[in-house]
Amino acid sequence: MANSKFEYVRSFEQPDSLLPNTWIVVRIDGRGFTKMCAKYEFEKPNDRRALDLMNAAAKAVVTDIPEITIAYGVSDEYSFVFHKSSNLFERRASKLVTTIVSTFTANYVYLWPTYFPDTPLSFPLPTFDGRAVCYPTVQNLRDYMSWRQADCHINNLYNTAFWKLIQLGGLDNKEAEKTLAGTLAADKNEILFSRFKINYNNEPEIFKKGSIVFKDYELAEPSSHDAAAAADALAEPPVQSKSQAEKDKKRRAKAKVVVEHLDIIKDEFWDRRPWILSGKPGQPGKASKEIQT
Ligand SMILES: Nc1nc2c(ncn2[C@@H]2O[C@H](COP(=O)(O)OP(=O)(O)OP(=O)(O)O)[C@@H](O)[C@H]2O)c(=O)[nH]1
Ligand SMILES: [Mg+2]
Ligand SMILES: [Mg+2]
Repeated sequence: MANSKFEYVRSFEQPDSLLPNTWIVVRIDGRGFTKMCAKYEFEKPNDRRALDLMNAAAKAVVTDIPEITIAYGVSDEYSFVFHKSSNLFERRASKLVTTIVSTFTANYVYLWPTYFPDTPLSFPLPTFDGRAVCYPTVQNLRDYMSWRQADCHINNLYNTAFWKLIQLGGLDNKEAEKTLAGTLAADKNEILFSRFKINYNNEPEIFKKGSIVFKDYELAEPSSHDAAAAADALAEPPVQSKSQAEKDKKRRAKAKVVVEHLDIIKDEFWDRRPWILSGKPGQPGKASKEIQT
């Protein structure tokens, strides 16, 4: 077909492919959720229904887009990680971000009545923004994930203490803020325990650790950091035979997508689930020690 005289406008489009061979993290975040949470009277500081809804929407995204290897959520945000070998949408940032944001938002709105049966949605509707960032090494990626989980812990300890001072201690916002000003984690633990007999360690894991969504294959034994495993993982992956690739694809399609509330800062989570970083489904017992690269 002959080009029309308008066709030249295509040349205005900018390429936005993300750097190859890097871990892509797409983080989405609720827009104006401080107001949204107030409007729908979310419980403070954590509304279990709201978190479960975020997790259900994230699970739908991970199920729908098999290239996502793991996702982590806290508060009104979720980070979705694409394996560094992923070539989805030729790694175009705008396609990746908008697909995640719209798939997540559509599921969030669709699933809302399941989690808030007595609170119909009305305007303004929940919306999310998104961004994509590339991390070149596994260490950078794990540091990113650790950063989000550490943030979850710091915020949750503060918010738990803050709201208990108000809800149980009868303080107003200013007084609670003043009480917590300059306190360290140990002080906040102590305030919770001495004033309200609350042991922070017994708070629900979902509040303390956030939520991790990933594909579950059989669990590997907590594994060796031995040199052989490390060298094995450091080596370039061998070119896969067609039948192996087919098998992997089938395994991936069959795997259960799960939501857990575990520590992702320590090695154990990663060592026990080597497929998350290796991208190869079902390699029980092989440690994913590519970490220093
Ligand atoms: N009450 C309540 N509030 C929540 C809950 N989860 C998230 N939020 C609120 O959501 C907000 C998330 O923070 P931000 O993403 O930084 O702020 P935002 O208002 O969404 O603003 P933008 O992201 O910049 O659009 C915080 O104010 C939280 O208090 C919850 O379970 N209960
Ligand atoms: Mg927000
Ligand atoms: Mg946020």
